[in-house]
Amino acid sequence: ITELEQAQIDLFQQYLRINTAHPSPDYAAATSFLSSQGHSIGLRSQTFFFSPNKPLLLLSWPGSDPSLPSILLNSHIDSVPVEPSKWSHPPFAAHRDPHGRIFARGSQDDKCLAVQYLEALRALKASGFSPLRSIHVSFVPDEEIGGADGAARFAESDEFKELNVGFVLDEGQASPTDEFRVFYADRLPWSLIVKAVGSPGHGSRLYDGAALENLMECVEAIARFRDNQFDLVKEGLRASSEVISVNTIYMKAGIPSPTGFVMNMQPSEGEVGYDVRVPPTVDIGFLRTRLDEEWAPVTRNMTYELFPRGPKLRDNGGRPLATATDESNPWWSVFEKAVIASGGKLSKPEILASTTDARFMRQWGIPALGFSPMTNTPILLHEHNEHLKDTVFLKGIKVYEHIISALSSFPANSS
Ligand SMILES: CSCC[C@H](NC=O)C(=O)O
Ligand SMILES: [Zn+2]
Ligand SMILES: [Zn+2]
Repeated sequence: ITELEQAQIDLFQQYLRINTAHPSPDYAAATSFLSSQGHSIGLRSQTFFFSPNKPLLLLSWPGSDPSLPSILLNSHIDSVPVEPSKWSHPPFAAHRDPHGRIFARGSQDDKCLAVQYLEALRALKASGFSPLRSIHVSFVPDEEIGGADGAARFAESDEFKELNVGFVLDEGQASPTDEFRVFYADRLPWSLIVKAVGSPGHGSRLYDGAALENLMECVEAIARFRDNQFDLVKEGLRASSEVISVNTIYMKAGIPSPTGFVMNMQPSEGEVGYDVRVPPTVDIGFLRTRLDEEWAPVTRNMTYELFPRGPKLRDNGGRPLATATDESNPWWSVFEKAVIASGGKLSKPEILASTTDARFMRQWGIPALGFSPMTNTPILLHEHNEHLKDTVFLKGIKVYEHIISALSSFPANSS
């Protein structure tokens, strides 16, 4: 390991030691750390407060032709919460074990990207590289909680329009194989809440139309639908992000008592909440019909709410928010060639099973790809013991050097 590589790992560990997990991410410490790195590289630095106490840091390297559409490299600063007692190493210590695995919340999702972008830019500067197009790096708050006060605000701001962004790179996911994964769209997150009411009754009585009897019928029907979707994945007919997922998030029912629940009382109401993810090509109307007619019919005293989660996106005239991954998108070829030139392989472009900030840029028609350069790495985002191997992290910097230099050198007239 070279001195430079050691310094890059140190920097990664420093960033990981800043606790940016919800519910109280330390955005001030994170942005001050990142902007001082930007300063040491010689990047221009701006901090926007689209929402109080939620800084959005933008670092920029002006291109030699600033009239051309620019490149934006995005990562989010925040992380999901941790249950520290369930980790084998403290989640904000960034412990590096003898195998080189660095354990920390955010190591894969997605604080690796921030440091890899910066180190790639530092290396390009050092090599005397000069970009044709301007390169912007954004570090945004609140991705994990929907981005309303982060990337959503940024993407609709005048400051963003002035950047004249032509292409965006945002987070993707780790790959367990030796091929990098790349994402061209997200599934959209919806919430489904089903409620049932019915007559209360003695716990010993068999009668029709109890609230939870109706609710359980619905729960079972949804479970069968979930199984059918999951079977398509298990049989290899679809990718997991190409089906609708419906996962139970909470169940609420029963008459509370000081010792638990009143056990001889069949309750008069109950409720179940689901996280629903829908591929960009699927019409949600299809789910409404199933709910109205089979799963939660009013004739069984059931009601439901099915609503999109997160900030409202622009209506794209029914077009899915997808970035083309063929010759119709010149940026795609530049990206693909750069990955190959770095010695990497790309697997078939995928839809992201979850969602991320790239959708806020795609809604303006800006091509955006999700990419986190981690091969031969278990997918650990949002899990206990999230970690990333030092060698994988370092390789990512090299990959970005290729990608960033290719994208920012991409000549005019093609885009
Ligand atoms: C409603 S937007 C929530 C965004 C979140 N992103 C990462 O996990 C997700 O649940 O996909
Ligand atoms: Zn993320
Ligand atoms: Zn996440």
